[in-house]
Amino acid sequence: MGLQGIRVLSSKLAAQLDEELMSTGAFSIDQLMELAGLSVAQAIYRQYPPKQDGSSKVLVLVGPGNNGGDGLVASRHLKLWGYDPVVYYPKKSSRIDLYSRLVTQLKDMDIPEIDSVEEVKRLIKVPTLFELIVDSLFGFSFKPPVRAPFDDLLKFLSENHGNIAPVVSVDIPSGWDVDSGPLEYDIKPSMLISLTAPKPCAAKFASEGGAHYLGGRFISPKLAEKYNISDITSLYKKDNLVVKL
Ligand SMILES: NC(=O)C1=CN([C@@H]2O[C@H](COP(=O)(O)OP(=O)(O)OC[C@H]3O[C@@H](n4cnc5c(N)ncnc54)[C@H](O)[C@@H]3O)[C@@H](O)[C@H]2O)[C@H](O)CC1
Ligand SMILES: [K+]
Repeated sequence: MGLQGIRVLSSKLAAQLDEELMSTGAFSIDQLMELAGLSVAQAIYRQYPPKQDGSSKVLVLVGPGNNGGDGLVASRHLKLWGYDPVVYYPKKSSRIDLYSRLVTQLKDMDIPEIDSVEEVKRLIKVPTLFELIVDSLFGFSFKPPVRAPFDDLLKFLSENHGNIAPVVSVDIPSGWDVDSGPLEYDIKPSMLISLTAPKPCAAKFASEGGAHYLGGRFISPKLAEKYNISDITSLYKKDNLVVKL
């Protein structure tokens, strides 16, 4: 399997490209995050369509940075498309304005929040309660080792793999090194949605045969050329919001 020749973006270049999109590219973070989160929801809809009776419960694990923001945006779209999302967001970001608006939007849609990691773990263990677990804990700025309160949760997910709902990772399987792959905790996601371009660790995921999608497709051909990922912009034309790799 592998990535079939698709170019990847290292953690360093991914952060640089993100900065460039918002400076010379003139995008706002809200715009990028909305497109990223929308594509995450779209990929989930393709891979795991909701039951028609609205009973598809999805647990969304939200981290402290923009990867978490993608999860908040995706939750809103999933709810509109017939899922029943529940959010765990233990460390609210200091980027108060954007994140407090996203949280208000979720409250307005009656999307509940779970308060404690103990409750999250108890609910994850209830057989067939959740259909999916969305991992939007860490993205390309993760620097190991994992710190509290996320260490406990990632350890739990790793140890219970196989007995819990499938995990869908946003951009990076949380706990993995962005460039080299699994470290102390391996949450073994069933699905990965790479944003903008796959990061080097995605090759390890793809080699194990999970469902791999590319979303968050917002870079111009010029920028793609500059970052040596022009093959990605030709992939954009294969499908609209997300493409299965
Ligand atoms: N251009 C794009 O592709 C876009 C992608 N988006 C998403 O944003 C993330 C990257 O977001 P960023 O805020 O830079 O970082 P993270 O979410 O990865 O996490 C930073 C956050 O986590 C804390 N942290 C880091 N390491 C640890 C650790 N070992 N233990 C505990 N906490 C840790 C850190 O302090 C920060 O608070 C990208 O992957 C995409 O998902 C954008 O939405 C749109 C543009
Ligand atoms: K993640």
